[in-house]
Amino acid sequence: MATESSNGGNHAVTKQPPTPSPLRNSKFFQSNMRILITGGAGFIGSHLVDRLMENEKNEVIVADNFFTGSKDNLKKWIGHPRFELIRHDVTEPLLIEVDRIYHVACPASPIFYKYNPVKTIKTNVIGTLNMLGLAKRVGARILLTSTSEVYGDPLVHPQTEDYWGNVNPIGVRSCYDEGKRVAETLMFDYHRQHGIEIRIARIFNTYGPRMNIDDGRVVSNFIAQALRGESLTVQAPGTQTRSFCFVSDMVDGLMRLMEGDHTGPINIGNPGEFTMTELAETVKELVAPDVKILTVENTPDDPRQRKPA
Ligand SMILES: O=c1ccn([C@@H]2O[C@H](COP(=O)(O)OP(=O)(O)O[C@H]3OC[C@@H](O)[C@H](O)[C@H]3O)[C@@H](O)[C@H]2O)c(=O)[nH]1
Repeated sequence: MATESSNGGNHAVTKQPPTPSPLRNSKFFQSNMRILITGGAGFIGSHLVDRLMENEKNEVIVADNFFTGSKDNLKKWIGHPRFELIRHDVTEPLLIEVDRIYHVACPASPIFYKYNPVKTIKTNVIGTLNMLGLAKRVGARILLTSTSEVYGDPLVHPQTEDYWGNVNPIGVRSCYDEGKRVAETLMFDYHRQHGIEIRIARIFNTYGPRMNIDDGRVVSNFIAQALRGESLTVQAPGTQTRSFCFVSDMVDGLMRLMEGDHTGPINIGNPGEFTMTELAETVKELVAPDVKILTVENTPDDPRQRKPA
């Protein structure tokens, strides 16, 4: 994790954050922290729910449209008195009294975010506007899970938070990387103009339990292929690099960012950097030494290197 970035550090706040609704202090109201997690039925979101539910002072509300998330990920909490699950798409407004918003909702695997690109950009732009509107109305602190993809195909390596990126505005990944860039812009404009308390995390590649087996991302793909005895498909050239963060470390980082004083943007990821060929060799060795490693065609604009500074 890096220190205060020059991107976010030199802003002027024009207004104090609005005070929470008086209902928050009424005798009918419980004293718990109310936390909304958009996308809380997804991979990272559901692990965040698990951690937040460990604290008996927290009430957790999940809003999810179940496009890539699943109720299965939350089944141990359904019916719990401190837990609520709402089928809700963040592109529609949501008005509820909360103190914290973890705005995690968005398909994150390239195959899923490219599946309906117009919907992906609506989720990032309209979804973030709706959540900022809610944060403004109820005085909640809001954390956006942005992405290392805001650096595009980075010309600076490793990536520091003050690097502005090298992003194709009209490519097939743009619905996601440009969508998240606009989402970050909206966060800072609401912060400067309305005094909303914001936090921005730039998430690097994350893996762990509850990734869908058909998620399409490289770690789950290679492991699923090895378990089935199929060849591991390394997309050309295979020298492209990524850093992989285990999901529990990611969740730790998100919670520390939310409760700390740093607005971000802040990179959250692991410093270890691997080529995709190295990753395939490691999975082959650990899971199925007899499988082949195949080089297959890549998709456009695949970043050639990525690692948090
Ligand atoms: O079967 C595969 C899948 C992927 N790959 C390669 O593995 C690398 C990683 O690809 P992934 O699809 O796992 O993930 P990407 O790095 O493209 O995007 C990821 O980045 C950061 C997050 O914020 C995004 O949400 C996430 O999807 C790419 O270079 C890709 O070409 C393979 O070699 N074989």
